[in-house]
This record gives sequence, C-alpha cells and structure tokens, in this order.
Amino acid sequence: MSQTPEQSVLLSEDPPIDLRLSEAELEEARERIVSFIADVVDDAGAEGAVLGLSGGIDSTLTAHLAVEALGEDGLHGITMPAAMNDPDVMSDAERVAHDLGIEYDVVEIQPIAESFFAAFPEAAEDRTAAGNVYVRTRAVLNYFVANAENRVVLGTGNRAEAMTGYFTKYGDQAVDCNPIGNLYKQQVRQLAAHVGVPRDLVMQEPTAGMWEGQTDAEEMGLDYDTVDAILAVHVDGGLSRAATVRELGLPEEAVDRVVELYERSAHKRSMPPAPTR
Ligand SMILES: Nc1ncnc2c1ncn2[C@@H]1O[C@H](COP(=O)(O)OP(=O)(O)OC[C@H]2O[C@@H]([n+]3cccc(C(=O)O)c3)[C@H](O)[C@@H]2O)[C@@H](O)[C@H]1O
Ligand SMILES: Nc1ncnc2c1ncn2[C@@H]1O[C@H](COP(=O)(O)OP(=O)(O)OP(=O)(O)O)[C@@H](O)[C@H]1O
Ligand SMILES: [Mg+2]
Repeated sequence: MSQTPEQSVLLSEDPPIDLRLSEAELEEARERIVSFIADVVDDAGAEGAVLGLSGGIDSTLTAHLAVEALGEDGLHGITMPAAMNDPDVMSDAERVAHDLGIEYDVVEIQPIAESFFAAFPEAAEDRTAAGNVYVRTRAVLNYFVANAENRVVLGTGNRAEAMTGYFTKYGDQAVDCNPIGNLYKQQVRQLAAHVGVPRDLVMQEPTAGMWEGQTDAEEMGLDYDTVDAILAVHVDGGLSRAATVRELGLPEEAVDRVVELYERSAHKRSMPPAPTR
C-alpha cells in the first residue's frame, strides 16, 4: 500500500538516475490520472472504458486507476491470449480483473491471427510482422466492444515507449487516450506499488509477448532504467550528449541508441501526413 518516501523502495538495484517521485507527487499523479480518465469518458459521452489486460504492469496500473475513476462497472477488461503467451502471465491478467471486481472476458486470438497468416504465408515468417498481427487483432477487438457498449478504449502506453516508438503503429497505440503516457517506466512501477498492485506484478519483466521469450530490454538493447534516464536527462531534459554521458556514467553508444530510437519513430507520434495542397 502507500509508502512514505523513506520506505519507497528503489525498484531497481542501481539505476543511472533515481527518477522516483515523492509521496506527494505520487498522490498528485494518481489524482491527476484518475480525473483525466473520468474526463475523457465524460467528454466522449461514453458509459465507461474497455482495456486489454495482459498481466503486465502498464495495463495493471491503468486498470487500477480506471476503476478508481469509473467504478467497477465502468471498466470492461479483455484478456486476449495467443499461442506464445505464458499461461501464468495470462492468469495474472485474470487475477487483476478478479481482484478489481470488473467485468472481463478471455478471448483466444490464435485462430484469428491464423486466418491472417493463411492469407500471406510468407509474411507470417517475419517475426515482427506476425507479432504485429496479434497486437492489431487486440485493437480490433477492443474497438468492437467499445463501439457496441458505448465505451472508450484506454491505452496503456508510457512515456518510455512513446518516445522510443516501442509500440505497434495502429496496434497497442490504437486507443482513445493514454492515461499513464507521461510516466517513465520506473515511475509506472513506483505508482503501481503506491496504489497497491501486488509486488510480483510490479517487478515482472516487461514483455510485448509477440513471440516466445521476447523481452523489451533484449529487443531494445537497453533496460528501461537506462532508457528512462537518457530520455529524462538528454531527450526531454536537453542536457548535451557529452554531459549526459558524464552525468549518467553510461557509454556514448547507449545515448546514441536512444536518440536513434526516438528519431526514427517520429512518424509514430504524429498524424499521417498529406501534401499541404
Ligand atoms: N518514416 C516513416 N514514415 C511513415 N511511416 C513509416 C515510416 N517508417 C516506417 N513507417 C511505417 O511503420 C511501419 C513500422 O511500424 P510498426 O508497424 O509499428 O512495426 P515495428 O516498429 O517494426 O514493430 C513494432 C515494434 O514495437 C514493439 N512493440 C509492439 C507492441 C507492443 C510492445 C510492447 O512494449 O508491449 C512493443 C515490437 O516488439 C517491435 O519492436 C512500417 O511498416 C511502415 O508502414
Ligand atoms: N495477451 C494480451 N491480452 C490483452 N491485452 C494485451 C495482451 N498483450 C498485450 N496487451 C495489451 O497491449 C498493451 C501493451 O503491451 P505492453 O507489454 O506494453 O504493456 P503491459 O503488458 O501492460 O506491461 P509490460 O510492458 O510491463 O509488459 C498492454 O498493456 C495490454 O493493454
Ligand atoms: Mg506486456
């Protein structure tokens, strides 16, 4: 449950920079996000929200805050397992729904994905292309339910993912809002602990679950503590490359890698362009 700043555990052993929020800041973030969710639903004239529940920390935290904003009846969770998903993680997702007392469904998406793969068998050999089919299938199902039940779709993207483009275009980013979109990953975990998410979920290794054994850290080549630090200090904070390297004690290549991820994903953070006339 709630922790004092002294008790607030550093969730990693030795991050390059400690981005922990104070107790007062955590409470402020919680209230701000809760009223953000309530406002989005209200402004849309909707009767609640829907979100994909993966058992990961981003969707778990978003679900907790959404129940605070909308009540149990205001949130419909959908768990959408596929062949490569770890059954333990999927049961974590169901545990979250059960503990929160929300309506939830489990929809097996492997057969849906298989029908896409049958249409383009060669494309299905490409790990990322195929993985994105699962991610986009979940978006279609979220909107199917949202349309039918007059709900909005809650995104679960955080600031580290948004800035590095570590999401599927029109997949997990195909949502109506991103309540935790301003939080770096360290802060997501910290806020999750603060609102009472069980520690085993807080400490779970982040994975997109697009293929067996995938982890965010391995695919990006950097862990989130490093990504968060470089974003906060250099990309968002504006400290020069050299000063960032000195300040964080990280290799230049790590800073360059984050900048590369940021720059090459610009197209994912803007509306599709059209000629100006
Ligand atoms: N410069 C440009 N201007 C306009 N459009 C551009 C473009 N470059 C690529 N594109 C378009 O973007 C497409 C590539 O983007 P996209 O389809 O997203 O595919 P891509 O970025 O290649 O793959 C998605 C990445 O996000 C990761 N992910 C996905 C989902 C969830 C999570 C998670 O953390 O849970 C992580 C996944 O592991 C993978 O690394 C291209 O096929 C092309 O259509
Ligand atoms: N098997 C799944 N069933 C339902 N929704 C899913 C599933 N896998 C992913 N999602 C949705 O896609 C979102 C993006 O996945 P992502 O992995 O970034 O977040 P997470 O799983 O909540 O947390 P973490 O990044 O720590 O794994 C999830 O938050 C969830 O809303
Ligand atoms: Mg995940």
